[in-house]
Amino acid sequence: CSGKDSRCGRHGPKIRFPFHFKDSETEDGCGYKGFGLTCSDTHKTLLELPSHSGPIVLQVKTINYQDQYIFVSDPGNCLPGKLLKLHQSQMSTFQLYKYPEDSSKSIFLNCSSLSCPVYVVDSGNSLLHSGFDPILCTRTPDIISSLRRSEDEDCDDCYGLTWSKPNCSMCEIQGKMCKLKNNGTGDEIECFERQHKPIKKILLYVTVAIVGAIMVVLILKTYLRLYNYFKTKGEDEARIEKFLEDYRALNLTRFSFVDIKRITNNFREELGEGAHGAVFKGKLSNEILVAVKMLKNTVDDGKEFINEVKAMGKIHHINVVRLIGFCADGCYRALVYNFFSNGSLQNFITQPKNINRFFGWEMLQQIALGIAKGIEYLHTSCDQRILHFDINPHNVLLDDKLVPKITDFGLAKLCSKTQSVVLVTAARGTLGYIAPEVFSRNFGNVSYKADIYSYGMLLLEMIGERKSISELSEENFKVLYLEWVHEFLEGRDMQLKIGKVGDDVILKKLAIVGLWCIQWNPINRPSIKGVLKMLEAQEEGNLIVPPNPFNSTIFKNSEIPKKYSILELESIHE
Ligand SMILES: Nc1ncnc2c1ncn2[C@@H]1O[C@H](COP(=O)(O)OP(=O)(O)OP(=O)(O)O)[C@@H](O)[C@H]1O
Repeated sequence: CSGKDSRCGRHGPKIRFPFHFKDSETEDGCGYKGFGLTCSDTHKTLLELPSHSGPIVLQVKTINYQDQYIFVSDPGNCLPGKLLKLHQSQMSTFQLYKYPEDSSKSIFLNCSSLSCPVYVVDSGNSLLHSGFDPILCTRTPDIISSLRRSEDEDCDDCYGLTWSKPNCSMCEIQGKMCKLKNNGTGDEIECFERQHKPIKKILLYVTVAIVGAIMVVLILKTYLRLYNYFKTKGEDEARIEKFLEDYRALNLTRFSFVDIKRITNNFREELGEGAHGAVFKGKLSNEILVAVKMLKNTVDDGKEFINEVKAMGKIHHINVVRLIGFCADGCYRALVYNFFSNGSLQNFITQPKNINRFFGWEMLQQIALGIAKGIEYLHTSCDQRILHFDINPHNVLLDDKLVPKITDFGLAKLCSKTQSVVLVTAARGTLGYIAPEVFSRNFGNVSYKADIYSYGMLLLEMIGERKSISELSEENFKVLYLEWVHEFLEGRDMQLKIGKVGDDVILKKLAIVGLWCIQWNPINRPSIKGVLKMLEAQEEGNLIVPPNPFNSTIFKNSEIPKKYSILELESIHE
């Protein structure tokens, strides 16, 4: 009744209502008449059942409370005899447990040669082969269905007994305990909640508390993350809106995302993908083709977007890509430029071996001049100095007349024209084109000279790729690159494809300017005006070849040639 299960031994079956220990009282409703058990000295669970020829003692091996049967064995090793007695006297609350629809007959044989009856399943003529002599054995009346035998390995010779009263199946199915009804007529039973052991209860409470705490922490974390996400998203959008408000005068067209989808014909033609997003070809009208750069909305909290609009919104120069408009619609951000059919300068510098897109040194010089003019405009002609910080052949587009256009202002910085030193928190640019001081302040302060360095690398790359030395591997090419430029300028290497008269002059000029631009010390690099002056010079003979920047002894001893003293940095302070 306490709800606790008891047992005779550690491996004995659990004992609860309607079973009970025989010596304990049954009046309190904790047990049922006829279900009394005793424990033997060897911890066996014993059940004593009445019969005409005296009590039958059986050992209870298993009890199934839900289906109301037990499996029993005989401690005296004559279970068939006891089952037969039980069957014949029919005094007990327990009946033999039979297979309900088993048509095979089972019989007990009393054989004069055996002290214990034998229980056999009679299926046809199997009796003949079972080894019992019918003359010495007599059959007891048939038991139509076979007796149910335990399938448990430990209970090999156990047979089943069932009971129908009291019926506690429903309580057991519901996980409840069963007992006699308090004020009932005597046979009625009722279900009641099982009492959990205190330790189990404590464990349950602790588990519930831990799971609850983990859930609360997880919910809080998710909430905070979502809150921060939407807060920053909201702040980003607000910042962009505020920025666009301030820059309303830029006269740029604002497109909705639906417009952008229409313009790009649902992003049908992708021109390429850069670090900040993919670029798609689009059409504003039949005449105006555009390139639409969809910015990844995860990057930079919208800084890339603001940067480009801020830097490009006011720019109108033949050598700088024109920003036509933008889209800032929810989390979508896009920039809309004029489309240039020839793509980037990189396509012309590195080209497949079988396709010759070389358009001659004269044109290459024009392109170099155009890029320099674009940089000059950025550095000197706007209200604020615009430092591009990512000049490289990928970021120079060519229109149908091969006029170069500087593009990609995502890393650009605006600063006052009187400011020479720029605060740069992290290295920015494209590897190979980044000025040494942008990597390490040991090389000097970061200034507009960083763009000059990138421009110098672009120039050298332009002429370097035209070199016809096919046997150099790519790695060797990079290492021997500058050495080769110097050798070429000293007249020791003439392997360049020089077509027309005057080509060598252009080539040398480009090489000398390139070398000046990539001086490690920013002070030794020319300003963009100096670059233009050199490029526009008719003769390359007046230009002095700078010291090899990778030769440290030369570098240390080198002095800035007087001729380029105008190239010194104007001293500008933040
Ligand atoms: N206005 C344009 N007209 C034609 N093609 C363009 C235009 N703008 C960009 N493209 C092409 O789209 C591609 C991606 O350009 P994008 O400027 O995003 O990347 P990138 O310069 O190659 O790399 P990153 O942004 O990392 O510097 C490039 O191949 C470029 O040539």
